[in-house]
Amino acid sequence: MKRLLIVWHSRTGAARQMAEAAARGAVAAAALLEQPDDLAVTLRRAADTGVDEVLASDGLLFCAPENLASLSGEMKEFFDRCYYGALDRIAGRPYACLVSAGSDGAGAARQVERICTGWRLRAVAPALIVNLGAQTPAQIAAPKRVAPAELARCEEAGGLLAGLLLTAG
Ligand SMILES: Cc1cc2nc3c(=O)[nH]c(=O)nc-3n(C[C@H](O)[C@H](O)[C@H](O)COP(=O)(O)O)c2cc1C
Repeated sequence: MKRLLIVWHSRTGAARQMAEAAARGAVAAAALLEQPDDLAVTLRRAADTGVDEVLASDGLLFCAPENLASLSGEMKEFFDRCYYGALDRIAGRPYACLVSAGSDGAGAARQVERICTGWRLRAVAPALIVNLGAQTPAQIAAPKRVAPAELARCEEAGGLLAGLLLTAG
């Protein structure tokens, strides 16, 4: 049994939809590979995720918004809480990163990449950034709806991770 842990934070819904899409994609990939029972996908909010779950995973997907040019606070707090407990214990595991953003997202993606480099995780693809076009205070505060085409890309990211886990032996 391979375990894919999807850690997410979302304030207005975009990253949550993206994380759920990634989970769907992972489950679909396992079905396509005719190994539906060989993959356990766990979707866990960052605030509820502990280092034990990180250690127990075979692959990881991180999904969160960019806030003030960096990772959202809740997601960063997850990394702060788990970083040293997992250091040197998860090297080589595959990961993917999804970022929801108003108009940029690069700062948050870079931050996740640096943290995962420290953990010596292996990126399965470049970070996927979904821009929602929110820039005014009202747009920022509004509930978000991620377009189907963007959700399909998130599903692909989850599917890629699942495929790698299930074919890695
Ligand atoms: C306090 C705050 C700061 C933000 N800063 C940025 C930013 O630096 N760059 C950016 O592209 N979007 C920024 N945004 C926009 C969010 O990333 C965007 O609304 C995203 O869709 C939120 O994701 P969520 O719906 O998963 O919470 C900011 C939003 C908030 C609330």
